[in-house]
Amino acid sequence: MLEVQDLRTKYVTRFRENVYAVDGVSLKIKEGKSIGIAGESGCGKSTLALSLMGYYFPPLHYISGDIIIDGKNISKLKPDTIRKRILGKEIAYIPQAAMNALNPTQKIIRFIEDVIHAHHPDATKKDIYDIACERFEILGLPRSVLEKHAVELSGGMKQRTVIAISTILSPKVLIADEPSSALDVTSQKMVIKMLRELMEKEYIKVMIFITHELPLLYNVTDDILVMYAGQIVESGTAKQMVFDPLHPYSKGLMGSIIVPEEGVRDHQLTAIPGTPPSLKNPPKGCRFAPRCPYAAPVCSSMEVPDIELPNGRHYRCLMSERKIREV
Ligand SMILES: Nc1ncnc2c1ncn2[C@@H]1O[C@H](COP(=O)(O)OP(=O)(O)OP(=O)(O)O)[C@@H](O)[C@H]1O
Repeated sequence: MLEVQDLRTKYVTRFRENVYAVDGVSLKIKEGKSIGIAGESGCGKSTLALSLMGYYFPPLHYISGDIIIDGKNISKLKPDTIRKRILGKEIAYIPQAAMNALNPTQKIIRFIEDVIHAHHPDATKKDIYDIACERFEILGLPRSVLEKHAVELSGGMKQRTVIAISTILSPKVLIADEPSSALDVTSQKMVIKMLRELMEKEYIKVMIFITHELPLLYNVTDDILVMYAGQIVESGTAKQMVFDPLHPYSKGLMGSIIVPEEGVRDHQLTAIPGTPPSLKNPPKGCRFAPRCPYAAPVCSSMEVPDIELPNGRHYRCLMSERKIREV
């Protein structure tokens, strides 16, 4: 359903410096599957999300690679074509803090009219209202919300409303960037339940959930990718990634977070020492080497290949799977 091959994108700063925020990302997501993308702040998660839409405007620039949605390569389409034909319909993006971006003076139904009219200019207000009522009810949102303004809604309700608006056209791919992080625990659960329902009811076919908390993904997505310094360093099923991370960075990411759920991790380890490298001039070899407790001199000089294990897991480390398990 969604296939990304060797995608590279960069920011060009006002000082004309290049920031290589997505540097050779490949991934494949089958219909009906959800993946989580985890990694520390600044590793490129949001840039990957933006890049996946194929909608580039300065300072973000496309360098190379392919984004294929349902057999259609969108990576080289013109921005106008992307805006008119792809966004909202093929792929929808809920950015960080999206709920705060709703114009407070506009009724919720007006946002839905805008989204539907962008793709179906002839739809009548009555048609749109009926579609919105049906969708809101199925997703457990009161239809009265449609006549309200954003300021009248609680944080959790606003975020669920944003998700309902963004998916009203049933996009094939939904990217949700930290959709629950600003919310209280109860609202977080409701947001996650709603995202699951969108998948179960097949309003969306593929979901990408971005968060800096790797363990949060365990209960949310089928697979997890871990990003570090613009690259994917490991991917596997949620269970593999949470209970048996291989890459030293994924291990650190798991260990640096307290997980309240029984059996996942019941103790807190220290945060990963050091900081990620600058993406203006990424280091040669393994980008994690300067922070890796197991790094050898070769790690900083040799390009690290992506290794695929027979069970479908991928990791990017010069240590063998056996060696990793021993250290
Ligand atoms: N507009 C911009 N211009 C230049 N560099 C940028 C811009 N936006 C982000 N960057 C840089 O790109 C890199 C990736 O940033 P990005 O926001 O994608 O990371 P992230 O993993 O999503 O972080 P967070 O979890 O904090 O949102 C960082 O080095 C960041 O400083």
